[in-house]
Amino acid sequence: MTKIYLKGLGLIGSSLARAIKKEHPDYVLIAEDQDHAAERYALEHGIADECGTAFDKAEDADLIILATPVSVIAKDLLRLSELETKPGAIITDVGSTKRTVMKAARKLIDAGKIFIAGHPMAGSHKTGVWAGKADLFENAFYFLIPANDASEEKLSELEEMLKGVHAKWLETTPVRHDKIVAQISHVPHVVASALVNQTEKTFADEPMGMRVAAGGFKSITRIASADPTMWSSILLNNGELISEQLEDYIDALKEIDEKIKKQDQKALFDFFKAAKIGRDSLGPEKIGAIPGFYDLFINLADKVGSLADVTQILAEARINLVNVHILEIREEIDGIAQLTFSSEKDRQKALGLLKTKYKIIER
Ligand SMILES: NC(=O)C1=CN([C@@H]2O[C@H](COP(=O)(O)OP(=O)(O)OC[C@H]3O[C@@H](n4cnc5c(N)ncnc54)[C@H](O)[C@@H]3O)[C@@H](O)[C@H]2O)C=CC1
Ligand SMILES: O=C(O)C(=O)Cc1ccc(O)cc1
Repeated sequence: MTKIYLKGLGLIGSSLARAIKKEHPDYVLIAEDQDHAAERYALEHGIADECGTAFDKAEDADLIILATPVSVIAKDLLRLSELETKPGAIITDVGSTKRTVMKAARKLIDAGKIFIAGHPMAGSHKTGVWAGKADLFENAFYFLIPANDASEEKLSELEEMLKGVHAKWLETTPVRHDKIVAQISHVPHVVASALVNQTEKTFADEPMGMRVAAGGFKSITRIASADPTMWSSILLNNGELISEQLEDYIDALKEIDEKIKKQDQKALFDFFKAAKIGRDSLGPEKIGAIPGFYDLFINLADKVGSLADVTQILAEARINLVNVHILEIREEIDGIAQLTFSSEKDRQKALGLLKTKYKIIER
């Protein structure tokens, strides 16, 4: 019988627990959280089988998962180095930074325990057991970093236990991980939060300001709604790399500010064009990471006429199109239309209707 001890029943911990139980209903999952309402919810909804306190039921667990804020994970890794655990048991975490986590695991690794650091690259600005879902990590990248050769040998065992998350495993080093996430996750978080704070300040005497915030402001600042405890912990644990990349970002802002002041039309155009090409190349949001949208990409030779034709075909079939986005990958190359539907059923229906007339692009 496989036994899992999970500490932290928040968005990430409870989503992992849901995914694990879905794939392996026979596993026994023991969960611990300082919030007893979260523990009760997990028991009532079959997310956990039992609850524990201070790793009291972890000594015979095959897998111990730490899913609390990074600073708590670091303390618990030290604690676990002194506790009795099952020989060969795997210890993993989900923290958003990896160098300080790996450092905190040193004692435990030296004591011969198995540690594989982890970080799923999906989540949301929501928190708590109530927000978790079994498919949160579906198709998302999930970093796994074995601490040493002995841990590397247990990697496939961990992947099997976590199979239900349906993520794409990525192996790397703590430094490489922290550099990447500083740029694509931590700096954007600081930027979004700073933008909200600066906007509130600007609108201190203008009550209408925030109320009229348009879609663009809302999408660029969505992540500012995330949990302040979690994010202050991330900034404390990856501060040096975040500061370095934030300085580069500040330079980039100053550079564009100069161009605005100089009324340099070409430079402004090039700035937005480069950003558009970069952003468009990212591809669609993956289901699970952010609310489920369902995209279809088609080739449009004559953009204006064909787009009208496409929307007419869909309207006649009463298929609800949530959004259309024209992606111009490069000049002189056909346009690509990103058609977004609100359900897989609609996407499939549209695919059936459009594939005879338009080239469908697999992404
Ligand atoms: N939210 C996200 O999108 C992502 C978060 N992460 C990482 O996952 C970890 C958990 O984040 P979330 O689940 O989003 O946060 P959350 O706030 O939803 O959950 C954290 C849980 O840990 C519990 N907790 C905190 N301190 C505790 C302590 N000392 N003892 C017992 N329980 C304690 C809280 O009560 C809460 O239930 C963090 O390390 C975060 O950096 C990783 C990927 C994505
Ligand atoms: O809400 C979003 O879009 C996120 O990007 C969530 C997220 C937050 C922290 C992480 O370490 C990884 C993913």
